[in-house]
Amino acid sequence: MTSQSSDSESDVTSATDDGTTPVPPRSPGTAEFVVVANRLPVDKEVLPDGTVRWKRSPGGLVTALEPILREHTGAWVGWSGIADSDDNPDIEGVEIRAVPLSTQEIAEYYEGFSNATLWPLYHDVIVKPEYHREWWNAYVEVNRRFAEAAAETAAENAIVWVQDYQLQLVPKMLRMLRPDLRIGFFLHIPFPPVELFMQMPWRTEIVEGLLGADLIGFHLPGGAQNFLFLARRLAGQATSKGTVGVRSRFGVVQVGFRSVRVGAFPISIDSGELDTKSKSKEIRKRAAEIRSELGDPETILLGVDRLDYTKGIDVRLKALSELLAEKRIDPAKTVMIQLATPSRERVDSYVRMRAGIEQLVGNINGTYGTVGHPVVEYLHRPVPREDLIAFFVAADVMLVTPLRDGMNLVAKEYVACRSDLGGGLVLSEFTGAAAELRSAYQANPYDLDGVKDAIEAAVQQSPHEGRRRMRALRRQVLTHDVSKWAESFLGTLAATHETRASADRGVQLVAETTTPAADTADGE
Ligand SMILES: Nc1ncnc2c1ncn2[C@@H]1O[C@H](COP(=O)(O)OP(=O)(O)O)[C@@H](O)[C@H]1O
Ligand SMILES: O=P(O)(O)OC[C@H]1O[C@H](O[C@H]2O[C@H](CO)[C@@H](O)[C@H](O)[C@H]2O)[C@H](O)[C@@H](O)[C@@H]1O
Repeated sequence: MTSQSSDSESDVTSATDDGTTPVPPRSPGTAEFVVVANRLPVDKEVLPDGTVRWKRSPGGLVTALEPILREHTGAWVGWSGIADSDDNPDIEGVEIRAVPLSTQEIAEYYEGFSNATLWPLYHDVIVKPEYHREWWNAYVEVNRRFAEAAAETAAENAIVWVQDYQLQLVPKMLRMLRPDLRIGFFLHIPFPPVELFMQMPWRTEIVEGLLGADLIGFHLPGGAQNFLFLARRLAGQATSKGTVGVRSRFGVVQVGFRSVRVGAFPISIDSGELDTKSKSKEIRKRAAEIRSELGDPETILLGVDRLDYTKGIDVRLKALSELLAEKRIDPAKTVMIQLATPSRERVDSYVRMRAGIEQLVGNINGTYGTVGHPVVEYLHRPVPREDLIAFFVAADVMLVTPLRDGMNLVAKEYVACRSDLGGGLVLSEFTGAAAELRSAYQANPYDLDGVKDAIEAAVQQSPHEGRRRMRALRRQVLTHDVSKWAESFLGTLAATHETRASADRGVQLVAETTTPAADTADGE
C-alpha cells in the first residue's frame, strides 16, 4: 500500500481513491452523544455449557468512560471481545452497537496493528514494533466499519467521541460520511516523540486520519506538542506556535477551512465513588481479613496491573529481590501482592513477558519464602471491584512502576481509597499520573537503585510524613475527577464548533517549509 501524498490546500474531507471509502448511512441515527471505542464496556464470555455472560472489560479506558456515559446517556459503538459476535448486551440507559470482528481481523487489526505495531511504537519501543502491510490493511478496513457504525448511530449534529489508538482513522472517515457531526478524539496512550513516530510507514495517513476531528485530546501537553509538529511536517498544515497547557492554551491546526484544536486533558477516575466505597464497613472488614489471611505482616506491598510489559512488573520484582538480598526488607515481615489481569494473551511479546514475570515470582518465593508463607502472592486474573478496593485499603505501599504509561488510573484509585491518609505510593516518573501526583515517591524505572530507594523510603516513612504526602495526593485526585476530565474535553469540543470562525482568527500559525510529499513512505 502506498501512502497518499498530502495537499496543504485540501480539506481531509476529500474522498480517497484507495477502495476504502466508507459507505454513507441511508438515514442518521438517534443518539445525540456517541462513544466509539475498540471495546464495549462489557466483554462477552461464552461458558462451556453455551450460556453467555457479560463481564466488565479490562483496562482504564472503560473504568473512565463508563461513568461518563451513565451521566450523558447515549450510545457506545465497540467490539464485544470475541470473534464474529454482533450481540448487543443490555445496559440500562446506553444504546449498544456491537461491531463484529472476524478471527482474522482480531489477529491482524487488534493483536497485530493495534498491539504489536502501534502499542510498542507509542510506548517508547520497549519491544520492537512490527510493520506488516496486511495488518495495516485490516486496520483500515476495521476503522472503516467503526466509522460506518458510528455514522448510522449518531443523530444529526450529534457529538461523537472517538477513543484511542485502535481507531485513529475513524475521525477522517466519519467526517466524510457525516460532515454535520462534532467529532472529538482522545488518545489514552502516550503520543510518541517525532523521531519514533517517523518509523511508521503509514505515518501520514494516521496524522490525516486524526485531523478529521474537531478536537484531538492527549493526556499531557508533550503529546499534543508532538502531534502539532507532525501535523505541520507530515500533513503540511499550518499550526499554532505557542506551548499547549493543561486544559488550556489549545493548539490549532488549520485544515482547509477547518480549525482543528489540539489539547491536553489528563484523564481521571470517579474518585468520589471510590472514596465513599472505601470508607464502608464491609470494605474495612474485608481489608482487615486480607491482612489477617496473609499472616498479619508488618508491610503489605501491592501491584495491580494488566499483565503488560509497559507496566514494569518485572522492575518492582527485581527491586524487591535485591532489597531482600541486601536485607533492607525482612521477608518474615513483608508480603507483596501482585494482581495481574490477563491481557492480549496471543501476542508474542505478552507471552514472553508473562513467563519472565512468573519466573521472577518463583525465584523470590523459592529463595525467601517459607512453607505456607510465600513473599509474593501472585494472582493471574481480574478480581471483583469490591475486593480490589479492599486490597487498596489494606496495602501499606502501592507499587506503580511502568516503563511508560499514558496515565495509570491504578495510582489514582489507590489515593482515592486512602481517606485514612495511610499508605505510600511509589510511582514511575514515566506515567502520565506522575505530572499530577508530585507527592508520591517518584522514581525512574530504568534506575533500579532509585526504585529500591523509593520503595524503602515508602516502607519506612513516618506516619506524619505519610499523612502529609497522602493529603496532598488526595487533594489532587478528589478535585480532578473523571467528570472534570469529560467536562473539560466536551466543553472545549462544543466551544470549538461554536467559535470556529472567530476564536482562532487571532492565532498565529506557522507552516513547514519543506514539501510534505517528500515524507511519504511505503510499508514493510
Ligand atoms: N487484577 C485486576 N483486577 C481488577 N481490576 C484491575 C486489575 N488490574 C487492573 N485493574 C483495573 O483496570 C484499570 C487499569 O487502568 P490503568 O491503570 O489506567 O491501565 P490500563 O488501562 O493500561 O490497563 C483500573 O481501573 C484497575 O483498577
Ligand atoms: O482493550 P485491551 O487491549 O484489553 O486493553 C485495555 C486498555 O488498555 C489501555 O488503557 C489506557 O487507558 C487508560 C485510561 O486513559 C490509561 O490510564 C492507561 O495509561 C492506558 O494504557 C488502552 O489505551 C485501552 O484502549 C484499552 O482498552
